[in-house]
Amino acid sequence: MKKTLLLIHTGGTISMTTDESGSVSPALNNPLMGEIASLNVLDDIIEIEAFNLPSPHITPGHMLELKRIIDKTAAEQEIDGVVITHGTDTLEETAFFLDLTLDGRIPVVLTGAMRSADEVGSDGLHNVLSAVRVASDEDSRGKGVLVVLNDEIHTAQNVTKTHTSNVSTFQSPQYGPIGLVTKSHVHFHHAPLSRTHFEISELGGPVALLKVYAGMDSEFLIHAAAAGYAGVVLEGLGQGNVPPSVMPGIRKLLGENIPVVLVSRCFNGIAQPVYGYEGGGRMLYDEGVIFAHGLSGQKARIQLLIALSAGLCMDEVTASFSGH
Ligand SMILES: NC(=O)C[C@H](N)C(=O)O
Repeated sequence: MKKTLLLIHTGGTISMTTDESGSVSPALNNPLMGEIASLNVLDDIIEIEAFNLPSPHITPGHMLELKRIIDKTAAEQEIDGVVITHGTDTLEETAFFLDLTLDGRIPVVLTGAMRSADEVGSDGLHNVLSAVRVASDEDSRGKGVLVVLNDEIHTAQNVTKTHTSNVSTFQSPQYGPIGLVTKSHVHFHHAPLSRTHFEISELGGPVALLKVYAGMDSEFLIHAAAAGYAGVVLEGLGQGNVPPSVMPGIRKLLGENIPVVLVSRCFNGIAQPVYGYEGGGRMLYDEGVIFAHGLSGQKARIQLLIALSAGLCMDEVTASFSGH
C-alpha cells in the first residue's frame, strides 16, 4: 500500500560529494533531492532540505528545529511517517532527542551513509529507500524513533556508531537490532518494552559530558559548576566508579543542586551502585548521583538536557532515568 511521507534532509556524507583531491564536503545541490520521488514507491512525498550540514555541526538547537518541523507538518496534513537523512557522526543523538520529545504517533526513521553520493558502492540511496520502506510499514508504529542502515533496524535508545568507516557501523551493543529489511519485507523480531517522553518547547542547559580516567582530578567538574553548566554526565569506570580525587568535584556540583548523571564507559552492561569504597558506585549513589541504566554517555547527556529543558526538579530527573 502506498503512503505519504515527510522526507527531511539535514546533510551528512549521504549528501556529500568528493573532489579531485579526495576531500569530501557538502554538495551545493543535495544529490538525494528528488531521488525517492522518481522511484514512485510513495503516493505522495513532502521533501524538504532543513539543513545541509556535516553532522558534527548539528546542535540540540537543530534537533529541536527538526521536532518543530515534524510537529507542524503532522498538524497541517495527514502523513504516515517521517524519514530523516543525517550525517552518521551525531545521528544517534538526534535520533534519541526526537525519540524523547516527539509524541510517537507515526514512525520516524533516521538514516545516513558511510560513502558519499558519488563514491563507488555508495550506500546512501539504498539506505534511504530502506528507511522509506520501514517508515511506511504498519509494524513500525509504537516502536519509538528508529535508525535504519545496512538493512538493519535499531532503536534510537540503543543504537551507536561503532566503526569509523565500515557500512555496518551502526550496532546496538548488548541488545542487537530489533528488525531487518529484506528485499521484499520489513521484518521486526523484537519490540522495545518502554519509552520515556518529555514535553519541551525550548532548550535549557548546557549539559557537559566527561569521560572518567585513571588519575582524573576534580578540576573540570569544579569548572563546570563555576561556568554555569546545568548538569554533568560522567562516563564512569566499570560498574560505575570514579577515582577518589573526583569526589570533591562531584560534591561541589551536587552541593549547588546541579545533577550529576553516571553511566559506564564500558559499552556493555549497566552502571550500578555496587562498590562501597571511596569513589565507588555505592558512595556515589548514596550522595545523590543519578544512575542512567544502560544508556551511553552521549544518550544520557541528551536525556539530561531534555529533562532540564522540560523543567524537571532533581527528584523528577532521577525518576526519569529509572525507566531504562
Ligand atoms: N558518514 C557520515 O555521515 C560522517 C560525516 N562526518 C557526518 O557525520 O556528517
